Amino acid sequence: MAMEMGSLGTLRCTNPHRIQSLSPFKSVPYTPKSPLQLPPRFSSAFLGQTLQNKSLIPFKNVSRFRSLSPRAVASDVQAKPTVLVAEKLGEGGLELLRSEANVDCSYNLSQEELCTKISLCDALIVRSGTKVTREVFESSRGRLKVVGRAGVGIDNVDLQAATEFGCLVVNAPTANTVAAAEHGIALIASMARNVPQASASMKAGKWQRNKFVGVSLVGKTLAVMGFGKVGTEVARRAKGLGMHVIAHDPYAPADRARAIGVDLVSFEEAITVADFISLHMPLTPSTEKIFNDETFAKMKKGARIVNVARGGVIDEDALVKALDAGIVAQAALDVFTVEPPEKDSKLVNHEKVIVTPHLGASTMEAQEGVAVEIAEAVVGALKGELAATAVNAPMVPAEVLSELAPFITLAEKLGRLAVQLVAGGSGVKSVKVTYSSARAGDDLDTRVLRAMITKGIIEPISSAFVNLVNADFIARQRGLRLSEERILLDGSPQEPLESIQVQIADVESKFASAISESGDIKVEGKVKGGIPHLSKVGAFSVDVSLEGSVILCRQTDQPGMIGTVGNILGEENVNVNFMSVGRIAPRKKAVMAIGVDEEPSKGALKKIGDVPAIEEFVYLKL
Ligand SMILES: NC(=O)C1=CN([C@@H]2O[C@H](COP(=O)(O)OP(=O)(O)OC[C@H]3O[C@@H](n4cnc5c(N)ncnc54)[C@H](O)[C@@H]3O)[C@@H](O)[C@H]2O)C=CC1
Ligand SMILES: O=C(O)C(=O)COP(=O)(O)O
Repeated sequence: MAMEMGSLGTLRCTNPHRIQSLSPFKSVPYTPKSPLQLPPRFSSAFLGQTLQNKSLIPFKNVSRFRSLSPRAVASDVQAKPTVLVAEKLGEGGLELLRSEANVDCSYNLSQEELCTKISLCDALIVRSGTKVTREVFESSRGRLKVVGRAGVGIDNVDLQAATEFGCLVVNAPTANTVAAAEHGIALIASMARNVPQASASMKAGKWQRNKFVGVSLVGKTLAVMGFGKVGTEVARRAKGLGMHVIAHDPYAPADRARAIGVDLVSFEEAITVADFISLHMPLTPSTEKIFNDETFAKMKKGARIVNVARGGVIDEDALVKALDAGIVAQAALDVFTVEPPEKDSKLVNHEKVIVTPHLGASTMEAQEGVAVEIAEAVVGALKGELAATAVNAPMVPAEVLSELAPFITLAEKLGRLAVQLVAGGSGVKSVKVTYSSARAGDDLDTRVLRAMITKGIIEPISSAFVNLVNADFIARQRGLRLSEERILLDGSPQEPLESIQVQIADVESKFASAISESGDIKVEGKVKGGIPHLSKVGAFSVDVSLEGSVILCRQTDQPGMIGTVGNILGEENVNVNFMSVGRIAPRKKAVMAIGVDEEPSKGALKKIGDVPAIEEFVYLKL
């Protein structure tokens, strides 16, 4: 067990055998939780302030709606963010948006029009009909901070581009589940009984009772492909209709399926035994055209297919062939690879196919639901909260965030301090962060801390803005390797962390005393009484609260130094909020850390530098 006595008398016990390395860009599975309200300090420091710094309009309550036309942007309107609603949204959602933002409802925009408008918008709300491409993010020139998808599927949003541009993407994943499931059931039943064809025939003046004899559902096997929210609801309803339901989903827990009397089976088994196959998986690179010539060939002859998920999971040409060959008896499709499909689409016009124009989510109830769900998420995100439905940012439960709040501030400030200690031209490539904590490894989520340290390091030396969404991406892009290490302390874990240490390797420092024994720039901080403190610079232990800015001076320890520097600052009316001296031994080398509320003038800083006993000093803005 290593024991270290700081010169300010703090005793730290570290056990090197319990040090764990954390991978620098560890990805943690996303589990939707309750809506995340960032603690006030965090929200302004992290999202809100970032938005303001980078010319995003701060949030105020102005009730009057103004359109997005530049002439209409008066000063009160500028105080509110602007939300572009690009597809029809339920009234409840619009009302909520209008109470907090300037709302521009512009439907059916061409891609060019969208790209032009987007540079005036802080948020964009879409459904499935708008392609939010890389070009859209590029055209927003950094202003677009949130894309809200009023529904589930986000395959129409370029998530990679959103992340690169630091734009949060949120969706409304629950409010249309039942609507989609009901539509799936409606399609199964109407396909089996030829309802659309019979209706069209009758409206054409015919009475063809023999032509439209259908098949029964009771006792038939339904394979639900994708046992998520919609798939589960379809399964429940199908069981109520007397169908035997099986499901395939590589990621679904078997006990959830068993609980409603559904067996999870392999893909092969599902498609070979089912009479009806209902698709409910997302469109991803691994599900694209998963139903193709090969899979159709394996299906039970006369199988019937329903697709309320995404057109792209079916190879549409292969489906036409399978219908013509009689392998697939009928198909009921709500979604298509290209929407709307070509007018002369063989698939749409096939006599064995019934179609609806992507109506799965289109009930009054679902549209009101998704509108409110997405408006709440977008408004919250613009205020600096993290929506529980963010799809491209790590989610951290509210209670964890609240506990970490002062450490989040500390993390950013340590990053800012450390990078300002680097001598010009050194280039920052390798950063090591060490968290000392008595909490077990899986009880400390460091993703937000890592993002804030990255923000603190990168923002002072670049024009990039960094937030929780893009921190890892920007770090990688700039060639900054950030590794994390945990030191497990003995004792009871009251606080989530004892200290955070930031080390920058392979650089020169403009304040030589910041270089530690290992040759790296090293700063360490703690939280005391809820306030972040700097506790170590290089090999020197100090204690200064990180509330304003900091002056670090190295001197030979001697009486009167605090008074001399204090007087210079006092003459300038610069308020000193904290002062501490860390020294190797009495009358030997010492580092004095001075926390100041105001920025000292260049003259005052020169006077400090001219004090004969001061060997080097640096002024660090936080
Ligand atoms: N037609 C419409 O208007 C609507 C369509 N949808 C679409 O329905 C689909 C399902 O939506 P939700 O149930 O809300 O999503 P969900 O995320 O709750 O469920 C999707 C399920 O698919 C599973 N899955 C992933 N890859 C798979 C694979 N290769 N094979 C089998 N299963 C796989 C996942 O594990 C997950 O359980 C999505 O594509 C969504 O966009 C949803 C609502 C309305
Ligand atoms: O939520 C989904 O995934 C849907 O497909 C619904 O799409 P829509 O909002 O109706 O354009």
